[in-house]
Amino acid sequence: MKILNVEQIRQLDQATITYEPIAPIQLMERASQAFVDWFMSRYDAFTPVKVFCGLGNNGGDGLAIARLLLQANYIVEVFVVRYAPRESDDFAHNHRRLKLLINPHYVENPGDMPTLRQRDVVIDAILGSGISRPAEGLVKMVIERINRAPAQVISVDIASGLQANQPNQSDDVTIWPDHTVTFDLPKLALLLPGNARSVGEWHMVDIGLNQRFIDQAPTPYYYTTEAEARLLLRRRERFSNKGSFGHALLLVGSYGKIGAGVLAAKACLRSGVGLLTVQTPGCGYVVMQTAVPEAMCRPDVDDRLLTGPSDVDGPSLADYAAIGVGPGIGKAPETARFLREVLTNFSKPVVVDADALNLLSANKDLIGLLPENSILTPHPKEFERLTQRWQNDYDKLELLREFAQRQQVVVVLKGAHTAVALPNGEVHFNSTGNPGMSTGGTGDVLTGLLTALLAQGYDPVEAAVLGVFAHGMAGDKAAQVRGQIGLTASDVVESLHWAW
Ligand SMILES: NC(=O)C1=CN([C@@H]2O[C@H](COP(=O)(O)OP(=O)(O)OC[C@H]3O[C@@H](n4cnc5c(N)ncnc54)[C@H](OP(=O)(O)O)[C@@H]3O)[C@@H](O)[C@H]2O)[C@@H](O)CC1
Ligand SMILES: [K+]
Repeated sequence: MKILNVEQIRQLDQATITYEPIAPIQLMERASQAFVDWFMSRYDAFTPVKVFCGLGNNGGDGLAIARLLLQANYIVEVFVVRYAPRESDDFAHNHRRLKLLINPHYVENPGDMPTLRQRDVVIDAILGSGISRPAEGLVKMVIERINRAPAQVISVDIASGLQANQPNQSDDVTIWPDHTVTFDLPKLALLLPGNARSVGEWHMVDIGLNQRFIDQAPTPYYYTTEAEARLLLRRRERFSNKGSFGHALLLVGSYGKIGAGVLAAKACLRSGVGLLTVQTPGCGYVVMQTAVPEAMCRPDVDDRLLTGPSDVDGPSLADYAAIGVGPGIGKAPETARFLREVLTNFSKPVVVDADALNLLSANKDLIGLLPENSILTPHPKEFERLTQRWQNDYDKLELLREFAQRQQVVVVLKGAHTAVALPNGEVHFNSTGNPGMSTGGTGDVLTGLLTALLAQGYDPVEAAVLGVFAHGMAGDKAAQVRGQIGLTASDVVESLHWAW
């Protein structure tokens, strides 16, 4: 699904109005009804609802929402924040209609603010995607008062004060909602970690905007939906054998970190690989053979580190279908030498994670050896070591796109809404996963999983988008059983499920 910027959303609005055709006021009605349907599925009619409206179209939505809730017998009070003499036409229209039902309150100075209690639910329709400057004066005061109150807050379309696709200044005030209910398409701001407090949990409601316009609109930003991920998933042919799904090699572990290798190996096997060989330091041999009997194991001649040679024969490096390197390997110079050898002798895409990324950062010339379309899976700190510090999330996104394009690699920047940057400059944000997955080992699981997809012949771009989605989905499934707090990386492996 595409993520469009504010200007494109405005044009999309216009395209819908022109080509459907539909009157602007009816489009507002449709958006408000979609919000109300979402609201009524979660809150009953005994909920005291307080709707705060600005004077633009977001405020117009708020007035229409208030009317629709009143008609559904909800207890609703409306507060119009009169910060300017102007109001939009659709605001004025809905203002007139609402006044046939109730008299709104007008907030013109701090004394007009009501007391907000814990059981109140505030609907924030003060400012929407049309903001052109930071909230100040009366609007700022209202936002701060709402944020300080114990009431639940739900933002219409986007939290008031939050910019939809550009950075806010650190001292800008925005609503801190519990939920954001956004219309039709996700906005970039909703996906960025720095905005967590200004977004809350977000939800998308369909208001039927013009699909032809969306299809043609250029954008580097996408959001991976379940339907899209499903299209990438391949079925297994009936007449197939283990040779059809590739032989993968995982280079993992060091003394004290063999578990990372075990997790990667298990995830690789649970993700459809035909054959798996795991190379670990000598000390990992018995562990691996015991914990993962399905995998073959090549013990390194070094007992504690990965250095390359093994006294167990196996195919030469170049003959593996895919290689994944990094989980638990440490940063020893011997391991760096081995990594150099791997990158020099293997021409197919590799999956590079964890300490292998740190070795790339410490030996930047290794970056140039990465086979084209390799998949790098840094968390933000690892990505910063690979590149540089950034000022804000937008800056980080630009660095990410630039790195993926320049090096012609896929970069999976891990976090809430993991961002998958492609060699063509696109960024695909993931829609699955939960905070329970911020626990040791889940990254190792992703490495094994992605290596399995590459070994099966998936295109690296598709492997990354699909793999990140499936990994998050497994985390979500595990959280349903265990709850987020008790979730472990092993639970994620056991919850991997490739039929949806
Ligand atoms: N597109 C869609 O799909 C649909 C969109 N819909 C809805 O429309 C919303 C966008 O509406 P919008 O463009 O009227 O913007 P919105 O944010 O309500 O008001 C901005 C107004 O406030 C002003 N202003 C700006 N910054 C300010 C500040 N800091 N402090 C104070 N004032 C400030 C600015 O005027 P200015 O002073 O700049 O002339 C402008 O008049 C969108 O979020 C969604 O809810 C649905 O109804 C239908 C489908
Ligand atoms: K809002």
